[in-house]
Order: sequence, then C-alpha cells, then structure tokens
Amino acid sequence: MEPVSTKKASLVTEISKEFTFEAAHRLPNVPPGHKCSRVHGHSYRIEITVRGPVDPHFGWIVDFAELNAAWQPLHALLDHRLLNDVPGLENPTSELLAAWVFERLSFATARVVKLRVSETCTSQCTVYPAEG
Ligand SMILES: Nc1nc2c(c(=O)[nH]1)N=C([C@H](O)[C@H](O)COP(=O)(O)OP(=O)(O)OP(=O)(O)O)CN2
Ligand SMILES: [Zn+2]
Repeated sequence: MEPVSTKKASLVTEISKEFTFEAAHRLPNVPPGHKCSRVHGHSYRIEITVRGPVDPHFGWIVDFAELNAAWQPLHALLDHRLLNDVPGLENPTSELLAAWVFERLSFATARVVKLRVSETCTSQCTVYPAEG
C-alpha cells in the first residue's frame, strides 16, 4: 500500500481572463497589394494571465474583478475604433498591439506573466515580460 503523504504539493498557479473588443485596422507597412493594407475589422480577444501566490484567506491570486478593472480603461480606448487612430498604434499588428496593451495594464509589470492577442480564430500573438 502507498504511504499516505501529508506533504502539500508545491504548485505554480496562474489565472487567466479573456476580454474582447471590436475594432478596425489597416497595416500601413505591408507590401503593395497585401490584403491587410485595406481597412478591415476583427473581433479581438485579449487573454491576460497572472501568476502568483494564492492568498491563504481569499483562496485566490487576485480577484478576477481586478483584472476586469485593469482592462476596462483600455477597452474604452480600443473598442469600435480604427486602431490606426489610437496614439501608439499607428501600425496595429498583433505584435505591437500586444506590447501596447501590456505596457498600459496598470499592474502588468508586477504580475502579468503572459498576454495573448487573438485577431482571428487562428492568428495569435503572445508576449511575456522579459526576464531580469
Ligand atoms: N505577424 C503578423 N502577421 C499578420 C498580422 C499581424 O498582426 N502579425 N496581421 C495580419 C492581418 O491583420 C490579418 O487580418 C490577419 O491575418 P491572417 O491570419 O492572414 O487573416 P485571415 O483570417 O485572412 O487568415 P487565413 O487563414 O488566410 O484565412 C496579417 N498578417
Ligand atoms: Zn487584420
């Protein structure tokens, strides 16, 4: 019979929350004739992942509502916009949008370990804070 272990497993815990917004964009630097030089729209999805210790009292890393509160000001800046008009997003690729969102999340540098932008069902970009 297996001995019963009283040791608690040492776990790394992450939580994620997904947000959506609708926006149009065009990519100004693509080669001539590229389809993305034309204005078109996406139902963008943003997934924010936070890693950290689980608070022993609350039983959570951080309230999902806190992620929502951090996202809402950015949603106001992005939703139903032409992204090219948003300062800092003149070339709104997934890569540059992911960096833009990461830099503007109030607690990103401290807690966000992964941020994913999905432009379509099959096209995503993920950024992570650089180590060090
Ligand atoms: N590395 C990147 N490549 C492309 C980006 C980008 O942000 N980073 N963006 C685009 C366009 O925005 C395009 O709308 C999305 O690309 P794509 O996946 O090609 O879109 P489709 O849904 O049309 O893809 P299909 O699989 O061909 O149907 C382009 N590239
Ligand atoms: Zn696009």
